[in-house]
Formats: sequence, C-alpha cells, structure tokens
Amino acid sequence: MRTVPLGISAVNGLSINFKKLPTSPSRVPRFADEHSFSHLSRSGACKASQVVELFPSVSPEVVVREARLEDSWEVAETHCSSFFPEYSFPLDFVLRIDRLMGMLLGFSVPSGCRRTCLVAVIGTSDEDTFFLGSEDLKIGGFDGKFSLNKGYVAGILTVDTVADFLPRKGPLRQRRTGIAYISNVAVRDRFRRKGIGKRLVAKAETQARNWGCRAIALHCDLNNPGATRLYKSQGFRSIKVPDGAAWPQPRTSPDIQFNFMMKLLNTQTNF
Ligand SMILES: CC(=O)SCCNC(=O)CCNC(=O)[C@H](O)C(C)(C)COP(=O)(O)OP(=O)(O)OC[C@H]1O[C@@H](n2cnc3c(N)ncnc32)[C@H](O)[C@@H]1OP(=O)(O)O
Repeated sequence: MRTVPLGISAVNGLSINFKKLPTSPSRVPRFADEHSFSHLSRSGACKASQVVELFPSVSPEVVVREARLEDSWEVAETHCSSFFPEYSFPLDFVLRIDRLMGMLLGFSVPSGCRRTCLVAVIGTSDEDTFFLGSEDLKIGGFDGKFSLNKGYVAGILTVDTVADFLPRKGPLRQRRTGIAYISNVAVRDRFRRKGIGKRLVAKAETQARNWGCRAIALHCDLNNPGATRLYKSQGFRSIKVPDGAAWPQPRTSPDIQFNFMMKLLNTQTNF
C-alpha cells in the first residue's frame, strides 16, 4: 500500500518546505530509521514505548496539542518515516533537514487564513510544563513557546483554512471560507492502531470549530484503506467530485487517485 503526504506538502509542489514536499511520495529504499538521528529521540522513544506497553490503548499520557519549536525535529522525523519509509541515508537525513527548514522558515499562509501543526506527544503532561517564550510568538507553523518537558512526538497532523483544495468561489475566484482542511496525518509505525490517529483528527475538528469553520475536509489516497477507514470512523463521508470539475487536487504522482472526504461540524449550514 502506498501512502501519500497530502495537503500542504501535496498542495504546493513540494520543494523545500512543508508546503512544498516531494511530488513523488512513493516509498523508496530505506536505510535508517528515526532512531539513527538523535540521542534525544532514542531516549524519548524508550520512554514512550514503556508508556505504551503499560497502556496498550491510548493512555492519558498521550497529549494532543499544537506543535512547539522543540518538537520540530521529531515532527520532521515522523513525517519522513511515515510517508517515505524506504528512503535511505543520506537521502532520508536530507529529507528530514528539508522538512525541518521548511517548517521553521516556511508555513506562511495567505492573509486571513490559519494553519497549525498538531502533535500527539507521549510521556508528558501540559499541566506540569514550564514554558519559555511568548504566547503570541509564532515560528513557521509552530507555537513559539518552548518547554524542556517536551515528551516524544508519536503522531502529527496539519489543519488549515487555506482552502487550496476546494473550488474557488465566484468570478473573482475567491478562496472558500469556513471549511478547514486536514493534511499530513501520520503516526509513527510502532504507535499505530492505538487510537492516536483518531485523537489527532478529533483535535483538528476542535481547532476548526474554534476557527469558526462549519466543515472539515481532506483528500485521502484511494489506495490507503487504513486511513480511509480512520476518517470514515470519525464521521467523514466521501464526496463525489463531478467528472471534469475544476476541483484542485494535491499535487503528487499523477497515478494517485484521491477520495475527497468531508464532515460537517455541528451545523446545518450548506456550503
Ligand atoms: C489526509 C491525510 O493526511 S491521508 C494520509 C494518512 N497517513 C498515512 O497514510 C501515513 C502512514 N499511516 C499512518 O501514519 C497511520 O496508519 C494512520 C495515520 C493512517 C492511522 O493512525 P493510527 O494511529 O494507527 O489510527 P488509529 O489507531 O486512531 O485507528 C483508528 C481506526 O482507523 C482504522 N485504521 C487505522 N489504521 C488502519 C489500518 N492500517 N488498517 C485498517 N484499519 C485501520 C481502524 O478502524 C482503526 O480502529 P481500530 O484500531 O479500533 O480497528
């Protein structure tokens, strides 16, 4: 089964940042995994694994929150190891650096739009975390606050209101508003099937509601039945895109076919 990084990555043609990820997401040869790269990750991984063994389903130790600066490397790792698991050294390392730089330097959004990266973190609690930095500071798609009690990033998701993958409105081709878009959903291999994906999607919905959105949408590779099942279980429904419709699609390999899925967020309003 092929997995495809969608959304920001897929949207803008992927060159050096998260909104420009490689256009061919097919798996390529792998030669090192995330453990190779940082001592910090290695120690974090042990701790996280122990927690998960103690709590086989999602435990209270899994916190889903907005990504902060200190998570950025692990976010890049999670993305690369999930969507490009077969990349081998040095490509996998370069890819991680590319994602990291993109996240820190890129991630700009059009005026009036929002975008945030969520992380599912194991082995921490926000309640006893001491933060440095300012509430208002944003660096790339990251919250500028910094904490030493960071936990271990097991899953990621991006949600935005950029509407790059929805048809534009009217003769002026304005961006559609009020519909959030989910992309780049990934859970590290060894933490899958523990409800983390569901938690990330649920948090994205909460974020979308807080932004005033009435619906939330995503594109999923038709050949990704696991992810499709996840979204269906969360109330997303496949939307038939009329043949020939000028409906923008994530820019990945041309042979990938997408299922456009959408969920209304507790509102009767039509879109
Ligand atoms: C919009 C996008 O970004 S689409 C891209 C999706 N991302 C990827 O394909 C990257 C690689 N895959 C992954 O990272 C993960 O497998 C994800 C994100 C798809 C799922 O994350 P998980 O944390 O494993 O999902 P979670 O445990 O919450 O699963 C919820 C339900 O989804 C379904 N599901 C999830 N994964 C699978 C699978 N591999 N096979 C079948 N069903 C699955 C099941 O119904 C599952 O419930 P169950 O475990 O009680 O049967």
